[in-house]
Amino acid sequence: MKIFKFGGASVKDAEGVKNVAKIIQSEGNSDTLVVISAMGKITNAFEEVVDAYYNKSEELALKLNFIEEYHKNIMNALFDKNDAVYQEIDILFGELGWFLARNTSQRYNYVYDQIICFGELLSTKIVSAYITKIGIKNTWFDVRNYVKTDSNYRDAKVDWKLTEDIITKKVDTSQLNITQGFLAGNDTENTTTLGREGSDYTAGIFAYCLNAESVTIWKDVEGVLNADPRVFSDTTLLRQISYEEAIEMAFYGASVIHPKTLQPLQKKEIPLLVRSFINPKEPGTRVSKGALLEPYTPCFIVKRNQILVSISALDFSFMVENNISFIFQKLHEYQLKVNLIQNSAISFSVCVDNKFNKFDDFFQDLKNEFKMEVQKEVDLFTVRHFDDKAIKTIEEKGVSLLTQVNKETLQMVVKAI
Ligand SMILES: Nc1ncnc2c1ncn2[C@@H]1O[C@H](COP(=O)(O)OP(=O)(O)O)[C@@H](O)[C@H]1O
Ligand SMILES: N[C@@H](CC(=O)OP(=O)(O)O)C(=O)O
Repeated sequence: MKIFKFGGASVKDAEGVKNVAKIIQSEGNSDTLVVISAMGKITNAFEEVVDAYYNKSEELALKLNFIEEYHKNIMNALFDKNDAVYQEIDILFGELGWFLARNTSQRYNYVYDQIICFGELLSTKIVSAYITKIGIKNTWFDVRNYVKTDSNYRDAKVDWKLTEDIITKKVDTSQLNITQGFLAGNDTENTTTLGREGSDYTAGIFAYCLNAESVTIWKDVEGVLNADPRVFSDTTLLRQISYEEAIEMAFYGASVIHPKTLQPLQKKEIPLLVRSFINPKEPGTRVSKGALLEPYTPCFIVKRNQILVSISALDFSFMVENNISFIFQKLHEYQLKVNLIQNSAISFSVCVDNKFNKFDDFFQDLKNEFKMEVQKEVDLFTVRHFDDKAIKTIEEKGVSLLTQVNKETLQMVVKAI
Protein backbone atom coordinates (compact mmCIF):
# COMPACT_ATOMS: atom_id res chain seq x y z
CA MET A 1 0.00 0.00 0.00
CA LYS A 2 1.05 3.58 -0.68
CA ILE A 3 0.74 6.60 1.57
CA PHE A 4 0.09 10.04 0.07
CA LYS A 5 0.26 13.31 1.95
CA PHE A 6 -1.30 16.49 0.63
CA GLY A 7 -0.50 19.68 2.56
CA GLY A 8 -2.50 22.87 2.93
CA ALA A 9 -0.98 24.41 -0.19
CA SER A 10 -2.45 21.63 -2.36
CA VAL A 11 -6.03 22.17 -1.15
CA LYS A 12 -6.05 25.92 -0.68
CA ASP A 13 -8.95 26.44 -3.10
CA ALA A 14 -11.52 24.56 -5.20
CA GLU A 15 -9.10 24.15 -8.14
CA GLY A 16 -6.60 22.64 -5.70
CA VAL A 17 -9.15 20.09 -4.46
CA LYS A 18 -9.98 19.14 -8.08
CA ASN A 19 -6.30 18.71 -8.84
CA VAL A 20 -5.76 16.51 -5.77
CA ALA A 21 -8.74 14.40 -6.84
CA LYS A 22 -7.21 14.02 -10.31
CA ILE A 23 -3.90 12.85 -8.85
CA ILE A 24 -5.64 10.35 -6.59
CA GLN A 25 -7.71 9.13 -9.54
CA SER A 26 -4.66 8.45 -11.68
CA GLU A 27 -2.10 7.45 -9.06
CA GLY A 28 -3.80 5.94 -6.06
CA ASN A 29 -7.49 5.08 -6.18
CA SER A 30 -7.05 1.85 -4.22
CA ASP A 31 -4.41 0.40 -1.82
CA THR A 32 -3.74 3.98 -0.78
CA LEU A 33 -4.03 5.97 2.41
CA VAL A 34 -4.25 9.71 1.87
CA VAL A 35 -3.30 12.08 4.68
CA ILE A 36 -4.54 15.65 4.24
CA SER A 37 -3.78 18.88 6.15
CA ALA A 38 -6.04 21.86 6.76
CA MET A 39 -6.81 23.98 3.69
CA GLY A 40 -4.35 26.74 2.82
CA LYS A 41 -3.36 28.71 5.90
CA ILE A 42 -6.44 27.71 7.91
CA THR A 43 -4.38 26.40 10.82
CA ASN A 44 -3.01 29.94 11.25
CA ALA A 45 -6.58 31.25 11.12
CA PHE A 46 -7.60 28.74 13.82
CA GLU A 47 -4.63 29.89 15.93
CA GLU A 48 -6.19 33.37 15.83
CA VAL A 49 -9.49 31.85 16.94
CA VAL A 50 -7.75 30.15 19.86
CA ASP A 51 -6.17 33.44 20.93
CA ALA A 52 -9.38 35.41 20.53
CA TYR A 53 -11.30 32.78 22.52
CA TYR A 54 -8.67 32.55 25.22
CA ASN A 55 -8.44 36.34 25.59
CA LYS A 56 -12.22 36.77 25.33
CA SER A 57 -11.72 39.11 22.37
CA GLU A 58 -14.66 40.65 20.60
CA GLU A 59 -13.11 39.57 17.30
CA LEU A 60 -13.84 35.90 17.92
CA ALA A 61 -17.05 35.87 15.88
CA LEU A 62 -15.33 37.63 12.99
CA LYS A 63 -12.49 35.14 12.94
CA LEU A 64 -14.88 32.18 13.03
CA ASN A 65 -16.88 33.73 10.27
CA PHE A 66 -13.80 34.04 8.05
CA ILE A 67 -13.08 30.32 8.45
CA GLU A 68 -16.68 29.33 7.72
CA GLU A 69 -16.86 31.55 4.64
CA TYR A 70 -13.51 30.23 3.36
CA HIS A 71 -14.74 26.63 3.42
CA LYS A 72 -18.22 27.44 2.13
CA ASN A 73 -16.75 29.30 -0.86
CA ILE A 74 -14.70 26.25 -1.77
CA MET A 75 -17.70 23.97 -1.31
CA ASN A 76 -19.95 26.19 -3.44
CA ALA A 77 -17.49 25.75 -6.31
CA LEU A 78 -17.39 21.97 -5.90
CA PHE A 79 -20.89 20.78 -4.96
CA ASP A 80 -24.55 21.28 -5.75
CA LYS A 81 -26.45 23.29 -3.12
CA ASN A 82 -28.20 20.19 -1.74
CA ASP A 83 -25.13 17.98 -1.44
CA ALA A 84 -25.00 16.07 1.87
CA VAL A 85 -21.55 17.50 2.56
CA TYR A 86 -23.09 20.82 3.68
CA GLN A 87 -24.78 19.06 6.54
CA GLU A 88 -21.56 17.30 7.57
CA ILE A 89 -19.70 20.60 7.60
CA ASP A 90 -22.47 22.23 9.63
CA ILE A 91 -22.18 19.41 12.16
CA LEU A 92 -18.44 20.14 12.50
CA PHE A 93 -19.06 23.87 13.03
CA GLY A 94 -21.75 22.88 15.53
CA GLU A 95 -19.24 20.75 17.46
CA LEU A 96 -16.78 23.62 17.48
CA GLY A 97 -19.46 26.02 18.75
CA TRP A 98 -20.42 23.50 21.42
CA PHE A 99 -16.82 23.28 22.63
CA LEU A 100 -16.41 27.07 22.72
CA ALA A 101 -19.62 27.47 24.70
CA ARG A 102 -19.07 24.63 27.17
CA ASN A 103 -15.34 24.58 27.77
CA THR A 104 -14.24 25.66 31.23
CA SER A 105 -10.56 24.70 30.99
CA GLN A 106 -7.93 27.43 31.22
CA ARG A 107 -5.15 25.16 29.91
CA TYR A 108 -4.05 26.93 26.75
CA ASN A 109 -2.43 23.95 25.02
CA TYR A 110 -5.45 21.73 25.68
CA VAL A 111 -7.83 24.37 24.38
CA TYR A 112 -5.57 24.91 21.35
CA ASP A 113 -5.74 21.27 20.27
CA GLN A 114 -9.51 20.98 20.77
CA ILE A 115 -10.01 23.96 18.43
CA ILE A 116 -7.18 23.63 15.90
CA CYS A 117 -8.29 20.11 14.89
CA PHE A 118 -11.28 21.43 12.98
CA GLY A 119 -9.02 22.57 10.13
CA GLU A 120 -8.11 19.01 9.20
CA LEU A 121 -11.58 17.63 9.96
CA LEU A 122 -13.15 20.16 7.57
CA SER A 123 -10.62 19.70 4.77
CA THR A 124 -10.78 15.89 4.77
CA LYS A 125 -14.59 15.87 4.82
CA ILE A 126 -14.65 18.18 1.81
CA VAL A 127 -11.98 16.30 -0.18
CA SER A 128 -13.53 12.92 0.62
CA ALA A 129 -17.00 14.14 -0.44
CA TYR A 130 -15.61 15.57 -3.68
CA ILE A 131 -13.77 12.34 -4.51
CA THR A 132 -16.99 10.42 -3.86
CA LYS A 133 -18.86 12.86 -6.09
CA ILE A 134 -16.57 12.16 -9.04
CA GLY A 135 -17.14 8.44 -8.61
CA ILE A 136 -14.16 7.25 -6.57
CA LYS A 137 -15.09 5.09 -3.60
CA ASN A 138 -13.20 6.05 -0.47
CA THR A 139 -13.31 5.58 3.29
CA TRP A 140 -12.98 8.67 5.51
CA PHE A 141 -11.86 8.02 9.06
CA ASP A 142 -11.12 10.09 12.15
CA VAL A 143 -7.39 9.76 12.77
CA ARG A 144 -7.86 10.57 16.46
CA ASN A 145 -9.14 7.01 16.91
CA TYR A 146 -6.02 5.57 15.23
CA VAL A 147 -2.94 7.58 16.19
CA LYS A 148 -2.69 7.49 19.98
CA THR A 149 -0.47 9.74 22.05
CA ASP A 150 0.25 10.97 25.55
CA SER A 151 -1.45 14.15 26.78
CA ASN A 152 1.34 16.58 25.96
CA TYR A 153 -1.00 18.87 24.04
CA ARG A 154 0.47 20.63 20.95
CA ASP A 155 3.51 18.34 20.88
CA ALA A 156 2.16 14.95 21.78
CA LYS A 157 4.33 11.83 21.85
CA VAL A 158 3.08 8.82 19.91
CA ASP A 159 2.30 5.59 21.74
CA TRP A 160 3.74 3.41 18.99
CA LYS A 161 2.62 0.06 20.34
CA LEU A 162 -1.01 1.04 20.78
CA THR A 163 -1.05 2.98 17.50
CA GLU A 164 0.41 0.07 15.55
CA ASP A 165 -2.10 -2.35 17.12
CA ILE A 166 -5.05 -0.16 16.16
CA ILE A 167 -3.83 0.74 12.67
CA THR A 168 -2.98 -2.82 11.66
CA LYS A 169 -6.36 -4.04 12.91
CA LYS A 170 -8.55 -1.25 11.59
CA VAL A 171 -7.17 0.03 8.27
CA ASP A 172 -8.42 -1.80 5.19
CA THR A 173 -5.28 -1.60 3.04
CA SER A 174 -7.05 -2.70 -0.15
CA GLN A 175 -9.13 0.49 -0.28
CA LEU A 176 -8.66 4.20 -0.74
CA ASN A 177 -8.59 5.72 2.75
CA ILE A 178 -8.73 9.42 3.57
CA THR A 179 -7.73 10.84 6.93
CA GLN A 180 -6.32 13.87 8.72
CA GLY A 181 -2.70 14.70 9.30
CA PHE A 182 -1.35 16.38 12.43
CA LEU A 183 -4.15 15.19 14.77
CA ALA A 184 -4.16 12.37 17.26
CA GLY A 185 -6.05 11.28 20.37
CA ASN A 186 -5.12 10.47 23.96
CA ASP A 187 -6.54 7.92 26.37
CA THR A 188 -9.20 10.34 27.59
CA GLU A 189 -10.58 10.72 24.04
CA ASN A 190 -9.36 14.31 23.77
CA THR A 191 -7.66 15.66 20.67
CA THR A 192 -3.89 16.04 20.72
CA THR A 193 -1.61 17.33 17.95
CA LEU A 194 1.84 16.32 16.79
CA GLY A 195 3.34 19.83 16.43
CA ARG A 196 2.88 22.38 13.66
CA GLU A 197 3.36 20.96 10.18
CA GLY A 198 3.01 17.48 11.65
CA SER A 199 0.99 15.95 8.80
CA ASP A 200 4.15 14.59 7.17
CA TYR A 201 4.81 12.77 10.43
CA THR A 202 1.29 11.28 10.34
CA ALA A 203 2.11 9.87 6.88
CA GLY A 204 5.31 8.40 8.34
CA ILE A 205 3.39 6.83 11.25
CA PHE A 206 0.90 5.09 8.95
CA ALA A 207 3.68 3.97 6.60
CA TYR A 208 5.62 2.43 9.46
CA CYS A 209 2.61 0.68 10.99
CA LEU A 210 1.34 -0.64 7.64
CA ASN A 211 4.76 -1.49 6.14
CA ALA A 212 3.86 0.72 3.19
CA GLU A 213 5.75 0.46 -0.09
CA SER A 214 6.31 4.23 -0.20
CA VAL A 215 5.23 7.63 1.11
CA THR A 216 4.63 10.48 -1.34
CA ILE A 217 4.48 14.05 -0.11
CA TRP A 218 2.86 16.20 -2.81
CA LYS A 219 4.20 19.75 -2.87
CA ASP A 220 3.92 22.98 -4.84
CA VAL A 221 7.63 22.69 -5.71
CA GLU A 222 9.42 20.14 -7.92
CA GLY A 223 10.74 18.24 -4.89
CA VAL A 224 13.38 18.92 -2.27
CA LEU A 225 15.53 21.80 -3.45
CA ASN A 226 18.99 22.63 -2.14
CA ALA A 227 17.56 25.85 -0.65
CA ASP A 228 14.27 27.52 0.20
CA PRO A 229 13.18 29.13 -3.09
CA ARG A 230 11.54 31.97 -1.13
CA VAL A 231 14.96 33.00 0.18
CA PHE A 232 17.38 31.96 -2.59
CA SER A 233 16.77 32.78 -6.24
CA ASP A 234 18.97 30.06 -7.68
CA THR A 235 17.99 26.58 -6.50
CA THR A 236 18.74 23.02 -7.62
CA LEU A 237 16.41 20.01 -7.41
CA LEU A 238 17.90 17.18 -5.36
CA ARG A 239 16.99 13.96 -7.17
CA GLN A 240 18.19 11.59 -4.46
CA ILE A 241 18.92 12.10 -0.78
CA SER A 242 19.86 9.49 1.81
CA TYR A 243 17.76 9.21 4.96
CA GLU A 244 20.73 10.46 6.99
CA GLU A 245 21.13 13.57 4.86
CA ALA A 246 17.41 14.32 4.89
CA ILE A 247 17.31 13.88 8.69
CA GLU A 248 20.21 16.33 9.04
CA MET A 249 18.51 18.85 6.74
CA ALA A 250 15.17 18.56 8.53
CA PHE A 251 16.91 18.83 11.89
CA TYR A 252 18.58 22.10 10.88
CA GLY A 253 15.20 23.43 9.78
CA ALA A 254 14.59 22.61 6.11
CA SER A 255 10.84 23.13 6.29
CA VAL A 256 10.13 20.91 3.32
CA ILE A 257 9.90 17.69 5.40
CA HIS A 258 8.83 17.54 9.04
CA PRO A 259 11.86 16.32 11.04
CA LYS A 260 10.08 13.47 12.83
CA THR A 261 8.88 11.89 9.58
CA LEU A 262 12.08 10.27 8.45
CA GLN A 263 13.19 8.02 11.30
CA PRO A 264 10.20 5.63 11.17
CA LEU A 265 10.66 5.37 7.39
CA GLN A 266 14.39 4.77 7.66
CA LYS A 267 13.80 2.00 10.21
CA LYS A 268 11.78 0.04 7.65
CA GLU A 269 13.58 1.36 4.58
CA ILE A 270 10.37 2.81 3.16
CA PRO A 271 11.23 5.35 0.43
CA LEU A 272 9.90 8.89 0.73
CA LEU A 273 9.07 10.63 -2.53
CA VAL A 274 8.59 14.38 -2.68
CA ARG A 275 6.70 15.24 -5.85
CA SER A 276 5.00 18.23 -7.43
CA PHE A 277 1.21 18.35 -7.46
CA ILE A 278 1.57 20.92 -10.22
CA ASN A 279 3.65 18.58 -12.44
CA PRO A 280 2.69 15.12 -11.18
CA LYS A 281 4.43 13.41 -14.12
CA GLU A 282 7.85 14.47 -12.80
CA PRO A 283 9.70 12.06 -10.50
CA GLY A 284 10.72 14.73 -7.93
CA THR A 285 13.01 13.72 -5.07
CA ARG A 286 13.57 10.27 -3.67
CA VAL A 287 14.71 9.94 -0.06
CA SER A 288 15.96 6.41 0.52
CA LYS A 289 18.92 4.26 1.37
CA GLY A 290 21.68 5.07 -1.06
CA ALA A 291 23.60 8.05 -2.40
CA LEU A 292 24.06 10.81 0.15
CA LEU A 293 23.05 13.57 -2.22
CA GLU A 294 22.49 13.69 -5.94
CA PRO A 295 23.60 16.06 -7.37
CA TYR A 296 26.25 16.74 -4.74
CA THR A 297 25.83 20.46 -4.01
CA PRO A 298 25.77 22.80 -0.99
CA CYS A 299 22.38 22.83 0.75
CA PHE A 300 21.15 25.99 2.46
CA ILE A 301 18.72 26.08 5.37
CA VAL A 302 17.46 29.23 7.02
CA LYS A 303 15.66 29.73 10.31
CA ARG A 304 14.19 33.20 10.59
CA ASN A 305 13.40 35.26 13.66
CA GLN A 306 15.87 33.70 16.06
CA ILE A 307 17.33 35.21 19.23
CA LEU A 308 21.06 35.15 19.87
CA VAL A 309 21.93 35.45 23.53
CA SER A 310 25.41 35.56 24.94
CA ILE A 311 25.53 34.74 28.63
CA SER A 312 28.40 35.28 31.08
CA ALA A 313 28.70 35.13 34.84
CA LEU A 314 28.44 38.46 36.71
CA ASP A 315 31.53 37.61 38.76
CA PHE A 316 33.58 36.82 35.60
CA SER A 317 33.87 33.19 36.64
CA PHE A 318 34.29 30.57 33.90
CA MET A 319 31.27 29.17 32.13
CA VAL A 320 31.61 25.52 33.05
CA GLU A 321 29.40 22.50 33.72
CA ASN A 322 27.47 23.80 36.73
CA ASN A 323 26.31 27.13 35.27
CA ILE A 324 25.86 25.72 31.75
CA SER A 325 23.66 22.92 33.07
CA PHE A 326 21.68 25.50 35.09
CA ILE A 327 21.15 27.61 31.95
CA PHE A 328 20.06 24.55 29.99
CA GLN A 329 17.56 23.65 32.67
CA LYS A 330 16.11 27.17 32.34
CA LEU A 331 16.05 27.00 28.51
CA HIS A 332 14.09 23.78 28.82
CA GLU A 333 11.75 25.24 31.45
CA TYR A 334 10.92 28.22 29.19
CA GLN A 335 10.50 25.98 26.09
CA LEU A 336 13.22 27.82 24.17
CA LYS A 337 14.45 25.59 21.36
CA VAL A 338 18.22 25.77 21.09
CA ASN A 339 19.47 25.75 17.50
CA LEU A 340 23.14 26.56 18.04
CA ILE A 341 25.52 26.54 20.99
CA GLN A 342 28.95 28.07 21.27
CA ASN A 343 30.99 28.53 24.40
CA SER A 344 34.26 30.13 25.38
CA ALA A 345 35.93 30.36 28.78
CA ILE A 346 33.78 33.22 30.04
CA SER A 347 30.72 33.26 27.82
CA PHE A 348 28.15 30.89 26.49
CA SER A 349 26.13 31.78 23.39
CA VAL A 350 22.93 30.16 22.20
CA CYS A 351 20.73 30.85 19.24
CA VAL A 352 17.15 30.06 20.22
CA ASP A 353 13.70 29.88 18.72
CA ASN A 354 11.16 31.80 20.80
CA LYS A 355 8.26 29.66 19.55
CA PHE A 356 6.23 29.90 22.74
CA ASN A 357 7.04 33.60 23.44
CA LYS A 358 8.74 32.90 26.73
CA PHE A 359 12.12 34.50 26.07
CA ASP A 360 11.39 37.65 28.09
CA ASP A 361 10.44 35.55 31.14
CA PHE A 362 13.66 33.55 30.71
CA PHE A 363 15.60 36.82 30.57
CA GLN A 364 13.95 38.17 33.73
CA ASP A 365 14.64 34.94 35.55
CA LEU A 366 18.37 34.91 34.74
CA LYS A 367 19.26 38.59 34.66
CA ASN A 368 20.21 38.82 38.35
CA GLU A 369 22.70 35.99 38.05
CA PHE A 370 24.15 36.45 34.59
CA LYS A 371 25.12 39.19 32.20
CA MET A 372 23.19 38.69 28.97
CA GLU A 373 23.64 40.30 25.59
CA VAL A 374 20.63 39.79 23.38
CA GLN A 375 20.22 40.21 19.63
CA LYS A 376 16.63 39.68 18.52
CA GLU A 377 15.35 39.02 14.99
CA VAL A 378 18.45 37.35 13.65
CA ASP A 379 18.57 34.58 11.03
CA LEU A 380 20.37 31.30 11.43
CA PHE A 381 21.81 29.99 8.16
CA THR A 382 23.04 26.44 7.94
CA VAL A 383 24.98 25.19 4.93
CA ARG A 384 25.54 21.48 4.49
CA HIS A 385 28.48 20.55 2.23
CA PHE A 386 29.64 24.17 2.12
CA ASP A 387 32.27 25.64 -0.16
CA ASP A 388 33.72 29.15 -0.51
CA LYS A 389 30.99 30.29 -2.88
CA ALA A 390 28.30 29.10 -0.46
CA ILE A 391 29.89 31.00 2.44
CA LYS A 392 29.98 34.15 0.33
CA THR A 393 26.28 33.75 -0.49
CA ILE A 394 25.44 33.75 3.23
CA GLU A 395 27.75 36.62 4.04
CA GLU A 396 25.86 38.72 1.51
CA LYS A 397 22.65 38.27 3.56
CA GLY A 398 23.77 40.66 6.35
CA VAL A 399 26.22 41.09 9.21
CA SER A 400 27.62 37.85 10.53
CA LEU A 401 27.40 37.69 14.34
CA LEU A 402 28.65 34.18 14.96
CA THR A 403 29.99 31.33 12.83
CA GLN A 404 30.43 27.70 13.66
CA VAL A 405 32.04 25.14 11.38
CA ASN A 406 32.34 21.40 11.51
CA LYS A 407 33.22 18.84 8.85
CA GLU A 408 30.10 18.98 6.70
CA THR A 409 28.15 21.85 8.21
CA LEU A 410 28.64 25.59 8.56
CA GLN A 411 26.25 27.68 10.64
CA MET A 412 26.14 31.45 10.68
CA VAL A 413 23.96 33.78 12.73
CA VAL A 414 23.23 36.81 10.57
CA LYS A 415 21.58 40.14 11.26
CA ALA A 416 19.95 41.35 8.06
CA ILE A 417 20.77 44.91 6.99
N1 LIG B 1 14.54 22.97 0.58
C1 LIG B 1 13.33 23.23 0.09
N2 LIG B 1 12.89 22.56 -0.99
C2 LIG B 1 11.65 22.80 -1.47
N3 LIG B 1 10.78 23.68 -0.95
C3 LIG B 1 11.16 24.36 0.13
C4 LIG B 1 12.46 24.18 0.71
N4 LIG B 1 12.55 24.99 1.79
C5 LIG B 1 11.42 25.65 1.88
N5 LIG B 1 10.55 25.30 0.89
C6 LIG B 1 9.22 25.89 0.71
O1 LIG B 1 8.25 25.02 1.21
C7 LIG B 1 7.04 25.32 0.53
C8 LIG B 1 6.07 24.18 0.76
O2 LIG B 1 5.75 24.17 2.11
P1 LIG B 1 4.28 24.44 2.60
O3 LIG B 1 3.72 25.64 1.91
O4 LIG B 1 4.28 24.38 4.10
O5 LIG B 1 3.60 23.17 1.99
P2 LIG B 1 2.47 22.22 2.49
O6 LIG B 1 1.26 23.07 2.74
O7 LIG B 1 2.32 21.32 1.32
O8 LIG B 1 2.97 21.50 3.70
C9 LIG B 1 7.48 25.46 -0.89
O9 LIG B 1 6.59 26.24 -1.64
C10 LIG B 1 8.83 26.14 -0.75
O10 LIG B 1 8.70 27.53 -0.94
N1 LIG C 1 -2.27 22.08 9.30
C1 LIG C 1 -1.16 21.83 10.19
C2 LIG C 1 -0.45 20.53 9.84
C3 LIG C 1 0.37 20.50 8.57
O1 LIG C 1 1.25 19.67 8.43
O2 LIG C 1 0.07 21.38 7.62
P1 LIG C 1 0.89 21.52 6.19
O3 LIG C 1 1.00 20.12 5.64
O4 LIG C 1 0.04 22.42 5.35
O5 LIG C 1 2.24 22.11 6.51
C4 LIG C 1 -0.21 23.03 10.21
O6 LIG C 1 -0.38 23.96 9.42
O7 LIG C 1 0.68 23.05 11.03
